[in-house]
Amino acid sequence: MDAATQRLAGLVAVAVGVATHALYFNRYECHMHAVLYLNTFLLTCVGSALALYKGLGVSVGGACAATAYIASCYLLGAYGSLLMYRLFLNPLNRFPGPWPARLSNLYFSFQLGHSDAYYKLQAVHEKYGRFVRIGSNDLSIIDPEAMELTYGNHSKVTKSSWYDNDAPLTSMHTSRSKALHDKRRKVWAPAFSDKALREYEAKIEAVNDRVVQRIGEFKGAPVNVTKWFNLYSFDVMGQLGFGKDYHMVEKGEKHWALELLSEGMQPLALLLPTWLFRASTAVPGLAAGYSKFVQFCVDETSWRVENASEKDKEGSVDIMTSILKAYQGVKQPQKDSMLQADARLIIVAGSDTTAAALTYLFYHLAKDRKQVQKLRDELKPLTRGDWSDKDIRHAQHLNGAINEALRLHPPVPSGVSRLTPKEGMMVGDTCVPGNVTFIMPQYVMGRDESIYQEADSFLPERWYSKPDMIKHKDAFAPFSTGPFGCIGKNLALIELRTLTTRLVLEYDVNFAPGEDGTRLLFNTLDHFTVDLGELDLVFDRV
Ligand code: HEM
Repeated sequence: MDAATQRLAGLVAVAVGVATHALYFNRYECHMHAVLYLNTFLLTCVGSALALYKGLGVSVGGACAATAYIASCYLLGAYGSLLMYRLFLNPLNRFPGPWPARLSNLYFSFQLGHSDAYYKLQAVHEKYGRFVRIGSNDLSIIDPEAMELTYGNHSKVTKSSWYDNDAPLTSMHTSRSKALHDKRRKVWAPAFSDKALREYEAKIEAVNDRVVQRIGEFKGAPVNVTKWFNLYSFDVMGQLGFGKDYHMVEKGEKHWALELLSEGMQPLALLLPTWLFRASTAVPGLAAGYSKFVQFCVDETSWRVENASEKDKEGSVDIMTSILKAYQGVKQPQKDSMLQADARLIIVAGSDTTAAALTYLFYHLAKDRKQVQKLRDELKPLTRGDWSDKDIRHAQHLNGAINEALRLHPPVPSGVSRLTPKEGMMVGDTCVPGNVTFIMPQYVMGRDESIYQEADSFLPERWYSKPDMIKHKDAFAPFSTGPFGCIGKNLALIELRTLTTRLVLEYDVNFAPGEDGTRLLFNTLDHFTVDLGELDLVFDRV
């Protein structure tokens, strides 16, 4: 190939690069096909080199050099166009934030080596204000006015590409289609009706009994509550999800699947762009732990389906009982990928979250010793004789304490990822452009002085006798709200209220010698839900 032809080919390649970015990559969601694009690019390079060698008789070295030159020109065009757009044309450029975040989401991902996105988000909001640019097309927003617009029943906001991380494995939770989500939510709904919750209570009570007894066996020696509340919540979800008893509290040991769950969630801590997350988890071996956890969920689903008639005979009701009703007449429903994904959802959504709420609540009860006495004074008169959740449901200080734990330490601390409608949205007098990915980190909002008075203090009274201490009620949504909000909220609250009541009625709670909560506060990993740092408490029988 002569020099003039090569120059012309280079110019055409640059133009094609610019066009593919401007007309395709910059307009459409492309995160699902990263591996395909890479393969197509590589194959095109190999094809061109062969064509030059075989078709035009260019030497092997010459064909490779010419192909490398043209490929580089193409990449120069595509990435040049991308950089120009991100630096000068993107409408998000008027939002404050660290400037390298304009160029790539990887800037923020690189800050997350300690898996502490919620702390990093708090720092950028302190520096830049309510709207912060954290990626090329990403904002973090802590304005309470955005709550209804984002989560309300009539919201036009949708789920972002984050929910495609595992696609095509799609659960109710990761479904981005509102129609599919709503249809599936109807299938789930009976499993969380008042009637179903009443039936679950006996099972929760039995696991509460076990934990209270096991904690008593420590006889005042330090108890690693991070571990024990984790075992508790997993045992409860085994029973309520699949009617299966993992006996983790009895054995005092984590099931291997629980270890794999933490390992498998860890890649989410980096808030990688979806295309990169999908490409890296496609590399054989990199997601081995998570794949094993997924297989565990598939096996548990099969076990539950195969034991369905036995469970029905026992009259045992669990979450799967309701979901499987949608599969009547279907042969081998366990092979349905949505059922498998939903089985995983039961475990992931229901266990880590509740364990986190309990652990942080008991951290605050140990830190402020008046709290246990206040709870006991409130709860004793409500729990004479046989009692159940309905007797304590309206206990104001108890509910206030739970809300404070969820406000100060939301179990989904960095929020859920959403996409603005294509016409954009007005948050107060700020116009957020269309098709922008954003989060509203509950951790940061929970500690914002413009939303809560004395925001860093644990004050259950703000939820009943001191309402002025909450300036924007809407801002509190640890379970999220609206059509995609947590379906397990009432179930979680039953667990939190009943176990807390049992423990504070029977034990005084203090930090173990040498404990001050530092490990819990600073070693906790934020990977959408949280993997908690350890906390040792001492429970002395009253
Ligand atoms: C303190 C405990 C809990 C907290 C803080 C919590 C928080 C949340 C949040 C923030 C979401 C929204 C996720 C998103 O939009 O991406 C959610 C969804 C969900 N949660 Fe919970 N959760 C808790 C307990 C539970 C329990 C016990 C269950 C029972 C299985 C459960 C089941 C679910 C399910 C199935 C969804 C998906 C709902 C949907 O997509 O319609 N959660 N949860």
